[in-house]
Amino acid sequence: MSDGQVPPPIVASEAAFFLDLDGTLAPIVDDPAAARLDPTAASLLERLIAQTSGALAIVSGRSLTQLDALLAPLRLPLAGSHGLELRRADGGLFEAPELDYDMEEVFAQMRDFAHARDLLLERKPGAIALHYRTAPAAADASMALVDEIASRDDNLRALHGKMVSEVTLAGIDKGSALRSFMTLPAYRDQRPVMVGDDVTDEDGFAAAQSLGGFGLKIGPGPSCAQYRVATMEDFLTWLAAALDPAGSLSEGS
Ligand SMILES: O=P(O)(O)OC[C@H]1O[C@H](O[C@H]2O[C@H](CO)[C@@H](O)[C@H](O)[C@H]2O)[C@H](O)[C@@H](O)[C@@H]1O
Repeated sequence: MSDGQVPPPIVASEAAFFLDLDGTLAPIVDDPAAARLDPTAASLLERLIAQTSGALAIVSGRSLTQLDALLAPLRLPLAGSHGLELRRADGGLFEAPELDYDMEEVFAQMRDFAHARDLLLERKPGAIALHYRTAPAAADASMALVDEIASRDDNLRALHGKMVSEVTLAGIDKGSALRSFMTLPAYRDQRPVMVGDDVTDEDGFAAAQSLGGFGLKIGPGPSCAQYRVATMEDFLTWLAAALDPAGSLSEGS
């Protein structure tokens, strides 16, 4: 469990960074379509690509299409849809695992539920997300529905994030995504650092730590991450220091 310690200073060029998006690089907002990359995060990402020689990836519950739109004009290595869609720096896709499950019936049931309660339903590759940020009274029923659907079949998994509950395909997660990237030459000799703010990042924290790196949790809540900071801004400040270990930029030179 995380003991709340702030991570020690590190040198960015020695790490491979795996960064969650919502709540880590983009502030949380009511409408998922209105989320925008934090401007400081955007400029730090550009420096991170250069200093790590490309050893980074955005690891998100969002689809690749959504991630590209949010990160434009940057085109980064991505793990989208909670690890189902993996794209390398050269634009090539990792071979997707054999996870055959027809989500149509699940979608129809969740659509009817969402419609009756005026909830936002988001369909992504291998996942269907029910959002209740603007209707918190529907949280318990939404979680119960997703748990019930996922319990019907071993191919399905329930994932409860920040005011969102998702039915996803079982067998893939942010941890498996991180492990796949760490087999690539650009990442292999680097120390993996996974940063995220949500329950859905826990598999990534565990994978980074089992490979000799660490997890960094943003905000409160139980976590297996070794380190923690209170806010996204605290994380960005720490990241800026890792990108400038000599402190030359902050001295105004
Ligand atoms: O893994 P992440 O990059 O953190 O993606 C997790 C989910 O993010 C989005 O939902 C979350 O952010 C929204 C915008 O701030 C917010 O309205 C919502 O309540 C959050 O749960 C995205 O819409 C989901 O598809 C992702 O799974």
